[in-house]
Amino acid sequence: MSEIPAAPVIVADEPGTFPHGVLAERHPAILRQIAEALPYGPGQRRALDALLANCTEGTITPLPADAHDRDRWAAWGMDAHAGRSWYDVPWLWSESWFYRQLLHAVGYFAPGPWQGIDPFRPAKLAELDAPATDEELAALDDLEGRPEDERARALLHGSLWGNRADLGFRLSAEGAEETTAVPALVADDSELLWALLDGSPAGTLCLVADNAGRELVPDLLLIAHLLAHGRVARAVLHVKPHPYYVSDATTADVLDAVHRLTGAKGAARVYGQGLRAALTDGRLVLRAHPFSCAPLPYSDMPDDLRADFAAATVTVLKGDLNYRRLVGDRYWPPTTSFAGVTAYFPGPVAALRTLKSDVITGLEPGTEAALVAEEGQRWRTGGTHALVQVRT
Ligand SMILES: O=P(O)(O)OC[C@H]1O[C@](O)(CO)[C@@H](O)[C@@H]1O
Repeated sequence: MSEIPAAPVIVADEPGTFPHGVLAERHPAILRQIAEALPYGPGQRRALDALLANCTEGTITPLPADAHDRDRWAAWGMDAHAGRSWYDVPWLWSESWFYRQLLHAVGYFAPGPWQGIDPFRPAKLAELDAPATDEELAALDDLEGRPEDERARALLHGSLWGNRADLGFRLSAEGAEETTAVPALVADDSELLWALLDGSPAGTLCLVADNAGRELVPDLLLIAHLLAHGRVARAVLHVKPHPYYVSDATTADVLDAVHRLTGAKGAARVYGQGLRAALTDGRLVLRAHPFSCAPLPYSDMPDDLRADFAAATVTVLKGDLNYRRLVGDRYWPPTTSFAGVTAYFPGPVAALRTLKSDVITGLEPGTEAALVAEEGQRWRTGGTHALVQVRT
């Protein structure tokens, strides 16, 4: 049992707070965006309008008895939250509920022509096809010829900062400015991570992906490099079983990203070919566990997922949402021990995250003071700072 006193769970009930803004402004913006992006029919549009009213002014209404995942959601707290405002249940829970309801509205789960059609796919593909992605891939050619560890570090950096590129975040973070007075990395345990990934012996890397497109591409490049240089023998890439948090990566997004790489020129193409080969021969394995879309912290993970992580040399969790789920979506004092709050995790664990929500642990007292002096509380949510935290 952890000896750290529990901190308050984040709830979005206070106007003016970041979580409240996500429910009151970002979710409606996402609904408008997908209604514009795809030619949904009248029934789907009515369902999206009903969701807009329900998520801003209504209450949690349990899934119908015949919903394929009703039992799962019941186990995840749905019946306990029934009848309550979206603003009064844990924020982590109401955000996940939003994506479950959105997919229902567009017919994602129902047998029929729209089954399995990702409402966020147009935005994901636009990002993958953007000139900025070409520039990032071309930069790989400049890395060729550099020492292996220098390349590895550059790819880790790309994977870390790729987390800024999530499409939901960009809906409300335009114009976020970098500051120079405090370091961009608020915690950096990357040497501990490299010690775990030194290839002696070469074990298994679990990487819990976050966003598709310009985050997933550098994640895949990092995996390809670690496999190609014997730093790991095998990689397990956890993706989402269905579209989630706008741009979260699914299996289809992995295939699109690998296709993008194999269709590129120069070094990018070689990375793509390596990834294809690794998928084909089983050195790179995909998982799409239902718990990856659960509205709960990882401390509640089921036994099969626990066993997967326990077998890894290290599990790397990407992104802000995974961080919230790893440490618990709570208002922790920022100097709370990261090792303490992740003590339950069944093996070495690393978080690679840009800061896009209030949750933070593991800061040195001086770091927190410098951040607050420079920016007030803006550093927590602006996406301009990042961290690499490791518990061995
Ligand atoms: O893509 P990421 O890094 O997981 O970030 C998703 C983020 O979106 C938000 O939930 C807001 O919708 C963040 O606070 C959050 O954690």
